[in-house]
Amino acid sequence: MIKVDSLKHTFTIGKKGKENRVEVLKGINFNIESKEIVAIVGKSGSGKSTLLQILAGFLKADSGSIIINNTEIAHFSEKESAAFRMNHFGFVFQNFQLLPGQTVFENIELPLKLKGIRQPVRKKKVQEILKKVGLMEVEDHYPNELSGGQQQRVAIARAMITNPPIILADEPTGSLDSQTEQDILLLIQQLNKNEGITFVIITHDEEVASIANRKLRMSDGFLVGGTKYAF
Ligand SMILES: Nc1ncnc2c1ncn2[C@@H]1O[C@H](COP(=O)(O)OP(=O)(O)OP(=O)(O)O)[C@@H](O)[C@H]1O
Repeated sequence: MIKVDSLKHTFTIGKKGKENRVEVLKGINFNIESKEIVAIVGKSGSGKSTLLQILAGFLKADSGSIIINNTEIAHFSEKESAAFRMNHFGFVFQNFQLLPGQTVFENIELPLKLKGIRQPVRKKKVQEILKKVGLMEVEDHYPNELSGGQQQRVAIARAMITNPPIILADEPTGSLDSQTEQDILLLIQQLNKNEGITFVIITHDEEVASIANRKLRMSDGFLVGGTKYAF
């Protein structure tokens, strides 16, 4: 489903004339199969978020290939990346990134509006998802009226409302206490199993990595590992 080959990226940082080149990705290779949960682990600054940004098309790699569902996306224009992203990826972040002035229902509905889906269809889909993530009682609440775990459920519902085959998650439980973390990890496992969503999760946390089928480690610009866990 995802096949990455020889992916390289270097940032140029610092003042003009005194720039430093930081080679973050030195030739990354990996495959992710449909319906896997893969954890990407590694030290702070090792390039995990950079890799995710490049996979999602927010950032262009210097060189290399990214094939997703048989489509080469590494050389897409911004417009092509945006269209591809809308149909293939959902996103979940550590800090939820919900719109504070919109209710739970409206936050989850937004990607459908952006896709031009009609209101009756939107309503039906949002209600189905609210049920799946256990948020029916709070659909008219605003994000600041919810617990952290509830907010992350809203973010997950929003990520999956357009049925993307892949959810990219950057430290999805980083802001949650350990009980709430367990609840969210259970939800991710259920969605993986019942809806067939592939998850790529960046994490520092061994608990989070433990739900993955495979753990890939960023180290010195390379991605290593990939042993399949048996369940
Ligand atoms: N936009 C940018 N411009 C310049 N340098 C950047 C940029 N984004 C990241 N870097 C550098 O690239 C390196 C990798 O950063 P990245 O955020 O990908 O690491 P990470 O593994 O996700 O770290 P963390 O676990 O702390 O989030 C760091 O040295 C960082 O300073």
